[in-house]
Formats: sequence, C-alpha cells, structure tokens
Amino acid sequence: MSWTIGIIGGSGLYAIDGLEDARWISVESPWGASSDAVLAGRIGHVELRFLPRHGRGHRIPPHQLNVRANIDVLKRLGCTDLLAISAVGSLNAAMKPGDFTVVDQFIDRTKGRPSTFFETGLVGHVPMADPTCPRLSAFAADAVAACGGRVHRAGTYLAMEGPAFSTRAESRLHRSQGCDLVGMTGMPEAKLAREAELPYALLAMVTDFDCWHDGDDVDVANIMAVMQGNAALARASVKALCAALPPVRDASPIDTVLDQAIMTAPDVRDPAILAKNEAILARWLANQRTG
Ligand SMILES: CSC[C@H]1O[C@H](OP(=O)(O)O)[C@H](O)[C@@H]1O
Ligand SMILES: Nc1ncnc2[nH]cnc12
Repeated sequence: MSWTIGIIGGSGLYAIDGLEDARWISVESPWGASSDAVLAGRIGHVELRFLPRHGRGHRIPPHQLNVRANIDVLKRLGCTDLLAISAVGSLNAAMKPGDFTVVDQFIDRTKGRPSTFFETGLVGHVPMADPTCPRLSAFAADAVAACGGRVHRAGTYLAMEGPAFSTRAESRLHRSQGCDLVGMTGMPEAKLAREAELPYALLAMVTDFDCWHDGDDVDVANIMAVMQGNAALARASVKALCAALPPVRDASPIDTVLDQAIMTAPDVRDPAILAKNEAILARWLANQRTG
C-alpha cells in the first residue's frame, strides 16, 4: 500500500506549498459540512490531503468544528494516516514557545462535543490507551529535527473546551496533574480518527506558556506572532516527512481496529447508521460481507 497522508492544519496553517498537481476538492459528507475544501496534491511518492481545521481565514471556533465531517471527508479522500498540526500552550517549563512536541497522550476536558461515529443501532468501543500512532509520530519528530527544529518526542495534551483561554487556577491545576500542553482541538479529533481506523499523530507547535507562567499571560496577538515563525518550520517538516517515508506503507494495527471494537449483533444493526458510516466502515463492511 502507498501513503496518503491527511494533514489537518491548525491555527496559522491554512495551506501548504510545494504540492505537485495541487487542487482544492470539495467533498460532501453525511455528517454535514467539513471545515473547508481539501487541498490535494503530491510530494514525491506521498499523496497529501490538506484540510485547514478552522477553514481558510479562520472562520470556525474550536467548539463548533464539525470534526466528524472533517474525519469523514479525509477518509473518503483515501487517507491512510492523519498528521494533525496544532498551536498549543505549554504547561511544562521545558517545552518553550517555538518548540514542537509530538503528543503521545491526551486528557479530554471538552464538553458535549460529538465525539463518536457510533450511535443506537451500531455500538463500538475502540481502544484509546495509546491514542497516537508511534510510527507516524516518530517520522514527524525526525522530520522536525531534520529541519532544525527543537522537538520533544512525548507530551500529554489537555483538550479544553474554550474558546476562552484557561483561568490561572485551571492552568496551575492542569500543570499539577501532569499535563504538558493545552489546546482546544486535539479531542475529539484523535478519538474520531481512531474510530475511522486512521493512525493519527499530533505535531504540537508551542506558541505560549499559558497563564501559569509569571509575566507570560496568553493572548492571540502573541500566539500569532510565534505561529508566523513556526508555520514555515511546520511546512518544511511536512516536506521532510514525505521524503523520509518508505515507498511502501506496511500495515498498522490501527488499520483494522474496528474488528475488535464493534459489539452490535448483525440482526439489530441499523441500516441507516451503517449507510451514514459507509466511508468510516468501508473496510469493516467489506470484511463482514466476505466473512
Ligand atoms: C489561536 S489560539 C487558540 C486556538 O489555537 C489552537 O487551534 P489549533 O489546535 O487548531 O491550532 C487552539 O486549540 C485553539 O483552537
Ligand atoms: N494557552 C493556550 N490555551 C489553549 N489553547 C491554546 N492554543 C495556543 N495556546 C493555547
């Protein structure tokens, strides 16, 4: 199998350059509108599908992202893996503004966001103990290092509801609980990627120290100033990642995670739910038919 990497670009990253055969593609989803059209193209032997998470021009706030539609359209466009890129605040003195961290754990403190493709008529429980893909994460970390960036190879990301930033007490609490980073979008994105059988890595660009850090209260102007410096490194890292991926993509255990996750007996599965999830479940459904 070859690689088709879906890139979900966060704050400050609304397109990528250097794509061969670049074109914007609009894709319909039964889950509603995705954040934007998808920029499709190729770098060397790797197909890329880039989705600006908040839409071009930054239209959609984190709590109103249609994450199910975003993951669904990337699946429909043939993505084999997802690399998310996000601006984050740091709760860890060693992770400084300008650094990158490849996230390996999440704490989900979002509230009431749709966070699953499953509903009555089709029940599934995917494992999330290790929520990110170690293989893609390692390639992403190596790519940032190869481009001269400072990169941390692990970190716990707390997903807050937002859109307001944390209070100082929240920031101190999350820091005391062992979180390294805070952002507003990594969840439910990582959960939905897992349900869609897409190995997911999150490259977090540290833009600020959040408000626990003396003299460093967070605001959007400061974040965007750091982002401007980081976005070029993020783009260069995407190119380096593509160059480093082997020509053939070996299977990942995440590619078939639904085989152990779906519990609903065949005779009580709701055909409408199966139809709505035709892209997410495509491999699993084909497997069910052939036994
Ligand atoms: C611009 S600061 C807050 C905003 O930035 C992050 O978004 P993303 O993860 O898409 O880069 C953060 O989660 C907030 O949504
Ligand atoms: N301090 C912060 N809190 C939440 N999300 C962020 N994104 C960038 N910086 C952030």
